[in-house]
This record gives sequence, structure tokens and C-alpha cells, in this order.
Amino acid sequence: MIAEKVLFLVLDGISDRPCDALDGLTPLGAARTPVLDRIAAEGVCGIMDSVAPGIRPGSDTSHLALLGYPPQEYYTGRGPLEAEGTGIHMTAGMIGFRCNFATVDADGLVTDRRAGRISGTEPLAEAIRENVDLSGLGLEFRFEAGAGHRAALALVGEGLGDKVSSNDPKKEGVLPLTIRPCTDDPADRKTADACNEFIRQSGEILYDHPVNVRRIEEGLPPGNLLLIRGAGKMGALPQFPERYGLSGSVISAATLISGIGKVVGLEHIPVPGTTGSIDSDLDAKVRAAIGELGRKDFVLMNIKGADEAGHDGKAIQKRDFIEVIDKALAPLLDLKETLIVICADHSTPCSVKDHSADPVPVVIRGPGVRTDRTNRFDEVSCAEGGLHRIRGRDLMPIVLDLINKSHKYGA
Ligand SMILES: O=C(O)[C@H](O)COP(=O)(O)O
Ligand SMILES: [Mg+2]
Repeated sequence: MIAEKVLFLVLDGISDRPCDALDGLTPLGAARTPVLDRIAAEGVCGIMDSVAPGIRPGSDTSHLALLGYPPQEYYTGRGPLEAEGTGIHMTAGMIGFRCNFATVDADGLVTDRRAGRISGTEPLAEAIRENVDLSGLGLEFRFEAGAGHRAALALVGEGLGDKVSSNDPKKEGVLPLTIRPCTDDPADRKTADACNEFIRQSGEILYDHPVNVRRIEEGLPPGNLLLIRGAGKMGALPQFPERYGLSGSVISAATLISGIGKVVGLEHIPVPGTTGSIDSDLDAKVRAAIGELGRKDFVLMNIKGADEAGHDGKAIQKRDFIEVIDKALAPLLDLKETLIVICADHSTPCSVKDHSADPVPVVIRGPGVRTDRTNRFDEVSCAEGGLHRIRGRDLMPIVLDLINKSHKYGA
């Protein structure tokens, strides 16, 4: 039998390096994961360089590669993808950015790049939409809150460039940076000026917004400054359904991933109760994915929480959340006729608190798939599997071959 449907599950940032807190094991290696292990035992495993060996991928470039859109050819910046995910429709002439609600102290130093992983930022976003005014620069803007501390901005107007730096210092205890044009082009200067003005005005609005006043009273870090990065214009991405002959959906609370799905032509299916964090309703997500497989050929599902634990350097929290994921995945074991692909998009080692280039584990299980001797889903066990070491861009061709949608190369 040959599978007709594909469930493509990305366990965001799940892979890691040996952790001292786990006696030298990775969180995935230390976690009890009977469901993932059974899928590994029934499938073919390997490790994967999402972009290429030694390249530290962002979630944007890695997901593009996994879907068969190598970022070297298709990437035009994170901003427009994140913007689409929040519901901002990027059209020609718009410049998109990823934003963080962050905390600065009285001296203006960034004390938390994620404002204590703030959530419920919609009132802050609304105040920004209502009060920031860029008309003096001849510009409009769109601003939408995303999951957790995330948000997206798009500048709208004539003569805007996308080659500008970020104000995100990427570390804490220092001042935010000034956004600068990366070229002599007046269009990039115009964008940089608009960004700095947007950050100034939004900072004034956020400073004494009731949401932040309340957070300070509760001893929580306020979201009183926007860090913005990932400037870009929307690229032209060939549509997934035409490219592969597969209809598809994306299920992800992380707006970057739903945005990538949307721009390649996958239908975004929102699932109430999912947050993109460790408190997400994973059972609802898995139910929604199985439901979508009844309507569509291909379902991309992203589970994000382990990546956040890696960014926070919390190895035990990461291990424990992996066990929560594993329990939630139990219904997948009954999907005997579906090709199931499970992988990480990149490693997020707790020791690095950011992404690394360490290859990630991958498993493919389904009808007709040759199995190997690997029976544990972790970084070390999968390295002994039959897929060996592949690149992210190789995954879709392998999937298409396994579902008989591949074209013969040669006569
Ligand atoms: O979680 C995310 O959205 C990013 O992958 C990490 O970004 P951050 O460091 O700005 O949270
Ligand atoms: Mg990621």
C-alpha cells in the first residue's frame, strides 16, 4: 500500500546538546517517549541539516527548506512571513518586520528581550495602532500582536527599502540599538527613520499603558519597548498545491510558521487553546491535525514549546514538555495509512539559549516505508538510521517519492 496523505510534524527546536542538568543527556534523550520511540521503530530514521552542515538556521529559513523552498533561493527576510502569520497581508511596497515586546529599565537598558514571555498583548497592539502616527513621514503602518511576546509590523508607503538593521541587541543589560540603513539608498534611509520613529512613539504609548502598569504592580516585567528585526519584502513563492499536487493545511500557533504556510498556499487552521508555549492544548492540536487529514493531502503541524525552553536554557522543563508532547501524539499511532514525518526544524541547545547547527533527528513512518534498526527517537539513535544524514531540502523529494508523486528523472 502507498500512503496518500502526509502529516508533517515539526517539533520546533526539540533537538539539543548534552545537558549537565540531565547527566549529559539531551532533553530528548532523557525524556520518556514511548510514542515517538514506537514511530521510530516502525519507520526510517536519520539526522538532518535543515539548511546545510554548520549553518545555524532560523525557524524561517529551516521551515522554508523543509517544505522544499531552499532559503538560498526563496528567502527575503523573516518580517513579511511573520506579518502574514499575524493577519497582515503583505502587498507590493510593504516592508515587514518581526517585533518583540521587550522590557527596558529606567536607564533604557534592555532587561528582558521577551518581557517575561508576556502574553495577552492585544490591548498593547491596539493602543499602538490607535496612537502611533507616521503620517509626518508620509507613511502608514500595520501592527498586529502574535503569540506570546511576538508581534509584527509592516510599513506602507512609497520609496521604502528593506536593507535596514535591527534595534534588537540580542542580549540583555545593554541599550537597544539605533536602526540604520545598510546601504546608501535613500529608500533604506527612509525605512530606518520610520522604524526609529515608530519605536520612539510606541515606547511612549507602552510606558504607562494600563497593561504594563498592572504588570509592574504584579512584579512582572512590562512590555514597554518594541525590538524589531527581520526587515523584508514579500518574495514570490511557488504555490505548494501546484508544485507538489497536494492540497494542504498548516496548524501552528507560532505566527511565523502559519505565515510561511499561508504564503506557500496552505490553509491556516486556527486551534483554540493553542499558544505556541508549554501551556498549549496539544490534544486539541493533534485532533485538529487528524481532522484536517480527512480534507487535505498534507498537514503541516508545528509544536513550539520545546524551542522556548531551549531559548530559556531550561533543560528539565524541556525534557518534561517533550514527555507532554509524546503523550499528546498517541493518536498518531492509529494513522496506519498516513505517511508521518516528524523532525525538528533546528536544534535549540539549552547551553546556547539559541539555535545551533547540530543536525536534528527525523523519522518517516507509513505504508511501504523501509524500516531500520533504530527504535528510539533522539539525536544519537536517529544518527544510526537508514536515512543517514540528509539536508532539509531533501525531505520533500523523499516524501513525494514515498507517496508516489515523484517524477522519474530520466527516460
Ligand atoms: O521564539 C521565536 O519566535 C524565535 O525563534 C526566537 O526569537 P526571540 O529570541 O526573539 O524570542
Ligand atoms: Mg524553530
